[in-house]
Amino acid sequence: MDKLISTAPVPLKAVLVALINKDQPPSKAEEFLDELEFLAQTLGLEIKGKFSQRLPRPDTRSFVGKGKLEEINTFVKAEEIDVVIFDDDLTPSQLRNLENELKVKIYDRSLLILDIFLERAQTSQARTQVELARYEYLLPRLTRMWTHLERQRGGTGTRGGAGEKEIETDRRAIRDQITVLKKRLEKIEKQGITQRKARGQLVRVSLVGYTNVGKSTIMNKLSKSDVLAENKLFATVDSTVRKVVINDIPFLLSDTVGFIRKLPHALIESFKSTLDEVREADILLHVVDISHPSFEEHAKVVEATLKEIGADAKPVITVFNKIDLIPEEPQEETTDEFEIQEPVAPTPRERALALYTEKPDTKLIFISATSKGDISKLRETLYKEVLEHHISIYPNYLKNVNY
Ligand SMILES: Nc1nc2c(ncn2[C@@H]2O[C@H](COP(=O)(O)OP(=O)(O)OP(=O)(O)O)[C@@H](O)[C@H]2O)c(=O)[nH]1
Ligand SMILES: [Mg+2]
Repeated sequence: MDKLISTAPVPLKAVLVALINKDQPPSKAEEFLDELEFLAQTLGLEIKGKFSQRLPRPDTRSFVGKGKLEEINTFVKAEEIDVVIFDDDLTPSQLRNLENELKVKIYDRSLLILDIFLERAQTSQARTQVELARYEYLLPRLTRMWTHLERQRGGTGTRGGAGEKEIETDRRAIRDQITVLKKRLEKIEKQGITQRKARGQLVRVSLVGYTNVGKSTIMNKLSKSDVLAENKLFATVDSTVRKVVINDIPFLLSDTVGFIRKLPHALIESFKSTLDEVREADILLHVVDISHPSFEEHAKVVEATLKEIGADAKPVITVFNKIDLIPEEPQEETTDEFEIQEPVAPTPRERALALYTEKPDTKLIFISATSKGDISKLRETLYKEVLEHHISIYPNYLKNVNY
């Protein structure tokens, strides 16, 4: 059964397709396609072309309009493309229609993310969660191209694939596998609860944020550990917990999976227990990559996801990271009184502050995780917050400290 999970070499040549609605500027399409490209590259695909279309809503039959589909088809044939990736989720019937039309493998955003997670997951819990989410995704979408035999034969070369009977056999096998995985997950989750209880009463801090913002880098700097940090989306899929001590106060710091816009719902569901670290945390460090042009949107995606998993009422320190990549703040200039001032676009810092004007209590800090001084600054800020929680757990703590 394992063969249903792609073990075949990943197809190489891909094209990307995204939609924008009537209110979005053309630059949005570019941004969506760039993010999709980053995801696709994470899986090792080579992007040969990008297509976008402005539509009020996806075409129910083929996601894009007829003319656009023809344009894509011509390109697919000419460039011998192996896979077409759509930026949104496709309905099972859209998937079938597109496969029939384009005769290549069709990926949508969810499947792409699921495959990345599958490749990255290391602990048995994360693997089981992703496998489960992937089977649940595949079940209603099994087509001739997504069958056991076809995949076993090795991916994209074979067209036509298996017949209805074999698809039905696969469907049954997937249902059985889903049952097995759910049971396995329940067992792992029970162990997790026991493990977390055994950690005792330490203050717990969780790093959260959009993918690729620098969570693992900060984790490594704060805990002097060695978590994989790289310029790829979803470098971290499992959660890692480390004990950190600042000025004699121990606490637990956890690094976890990054969030992204349009995270497949099945994945959020299945990752809920990995996200227990976040849900059970006392303090959240929300890391934002201030050098990204759309960091405001990313911060909102994270806040919405926190709400969805029920972790939105915790004290948060918002860490604007990567300030080394944004232009330095302009020095105040003395200008001629009569000179007409051009309206200037707000700087990233001003935009960051503007995000939180309505929540003046939010703690904000601007750092570059690559700067030693900034990490000390973050350590100080975190220490104050942790101390408060530590005292609430150990009211006698201050009495024992010699000043
Ligand atoms: N220039 C610069 N790069 C940074 C900084 N912090 C992190 N990076 C880089 O950003 C990339 C992503 O960092 P990670 O720590 O892997 O990010 P993450 O949030 O853990 O990402 P995922 O686990 O994929 O969600 C890496 O290439 C880091 O070296 C920073 O302050 N400045
Ligand atoms: Mg990471």
